[in-house]
Amino acid sequence: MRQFVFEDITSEEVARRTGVYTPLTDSVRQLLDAAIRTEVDPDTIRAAGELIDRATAMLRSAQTDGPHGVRYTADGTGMPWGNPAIGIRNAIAPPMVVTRDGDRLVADVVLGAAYEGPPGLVHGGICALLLDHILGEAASAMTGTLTLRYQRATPLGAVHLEAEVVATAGRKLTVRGSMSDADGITVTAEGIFIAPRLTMTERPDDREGP
Ligand SMILES: CCCCCCCCCCCC(=O)SCCNC(=O)CCNC(=O)[C@H](O)C(C)(C)COP(=O)(O)OP(=O)(O)OC[C@H]1O[C@@H](n2cnc3c(N)ncnc32)[C@H](O)[C@@H]1OP(=O)(O)O
Repeated sequence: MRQFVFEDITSEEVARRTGVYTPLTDSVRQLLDAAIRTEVDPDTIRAAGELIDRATAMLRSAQTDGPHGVRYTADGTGMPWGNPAIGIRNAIAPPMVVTRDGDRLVADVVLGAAYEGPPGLVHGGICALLLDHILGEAASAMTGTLTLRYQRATPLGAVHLEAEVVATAGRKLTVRGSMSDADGITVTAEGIFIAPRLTMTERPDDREGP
């Protein structure tokens, strides 16, 4: 298993990099939405595609060999920036911003056209992704089993997620959670999460951020 990577940078440097990458990811997210919803003519689509290819080449002129990885600083700040649920460098992520409310983790997120499954409704796999993530984060552990009950369809738009550890037995944690819209719960989730034996490593190379 690829290990968590320690990166020896200050909180100011984390904030600086966040300020650099977040607007780029927001732009890519807008691009995803525009690509789904545009009704411009084919010539305009071709011209836009060429511009996007040029931007992609600019970004690829210096990049990591593999994924971003999950990096941590000395004060425990996590940088899971490629994560598809919460990653600030991943335009696939809504992004979900998870906060603590007592014993529960909670998140509010708006799911637009990029998350559509049935017409006007959230794709069931997206519900699973977001619930897997928030339950996993509540446990700080790897998903062993995850059971979802889709009680009713989730309309695209604003959704609320919650997760809470309800039992612990050694490295096994039972976590429950839900997704809801303004009218109440749409999906409930229960999972067994296994806390792995992980060690942090020194940063394996000298890659610098921008
Ligand atoms: C990381 C920080 C993230 C922190 C940040 C959080 C980000 C959240 C991310 C979302 C979560 C994910 O998507 S995680 C990615 C998706 N999940 C995975 O890829 C997991 C793949 N599976 C594995 O890596 C492994 O099978 C593990 C880690 C689940 C278990 O392996 P292990 O650590 O060797 O455990 P093992 O000794 O076999 O078993 C320990 C105990 O757990 C039980 N057990 C083992 N597997 C399972 C299982 N699938 N379902 C139920 N129970 C199980 C055993 O019966 C045993 O119980 P007993 O005999 O002791 O009673």
